[in-house]
Amino acid sequence: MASEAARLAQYLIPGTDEAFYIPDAITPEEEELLIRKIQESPLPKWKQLTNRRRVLQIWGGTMSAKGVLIPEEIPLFVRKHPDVIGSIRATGAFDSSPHGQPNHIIMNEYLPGQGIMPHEDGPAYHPVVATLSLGSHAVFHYYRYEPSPDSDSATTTAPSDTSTRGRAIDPAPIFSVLLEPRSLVITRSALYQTHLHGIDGVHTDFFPAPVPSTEDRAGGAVRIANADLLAGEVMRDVVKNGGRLARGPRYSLTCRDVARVAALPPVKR
Ligand SMILES: O=C(O)CCC(=O)C(=O)O
Ligand SMILES: [Fe+2]
Repeated sequence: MASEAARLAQYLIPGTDEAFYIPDAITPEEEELLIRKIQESPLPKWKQLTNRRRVLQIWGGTMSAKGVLIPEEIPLFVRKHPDVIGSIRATGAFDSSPHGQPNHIIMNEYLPGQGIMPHEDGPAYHPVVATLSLGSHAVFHYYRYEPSPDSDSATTTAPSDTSTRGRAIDPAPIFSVLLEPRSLVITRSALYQTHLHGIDGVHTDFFPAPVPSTEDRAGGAVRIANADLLAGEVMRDVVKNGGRLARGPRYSLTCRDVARVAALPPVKR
């Protein structure tokens, strides 16, 4: 059997050592089925974060205040057809995680114009995360903290209620990844533990022409680190030659392994 490293190596995002991009991880039919199942989920399954329109579902259980998972079954439609958990396990990325595969999924819904602020995911999870994108592309930015917490006023500061604890963040991403629908992005270790990630809340993503003009940069155009790993012709072209991509509704499945799982009480008969 090929080693974990060998299996994943072909998907390494150039310029990084712990980020991998796997295009077409599921088929368009599987994508359609997953989106339908998500949309059909009964209302009590949906949660809304305070002050945000973005809504989400949590599969696999809830986390206690101490970071222990109170487990619940992950819905069958992500375990059987398609077997998202199995596909992630097959990448080898979770080989050294406590359960060898994800046991917890956050499903986020983003309408065009919605994003997620730069954040860290916190210590309760084993430091590997796999995110499956459905329905639309998004541009995922990875950020680093400023070396000194009180340096330079040109930095952005995250709100103190996030895991960033108000530390200053370098506003220029260290790299950005275009997430195509049906793709998996996997990040591990230092990138996961000491960096932040986020998605801008925009309706359209802009990509610079090969030699980015000052105007491109001022307009928020970004360079994409996984350009050579993209599967879609339109996406490849826009990233290579410059252009724009309008966002549609996107569903993302952020899959992780929670190390500590509470034992369930025995079922009463
Ligand atoms: O939706 C995404 O792709 C990212 C979500 C995320 O970072 C999170 O839920 O922690
Ligand atoms: Fe996150």
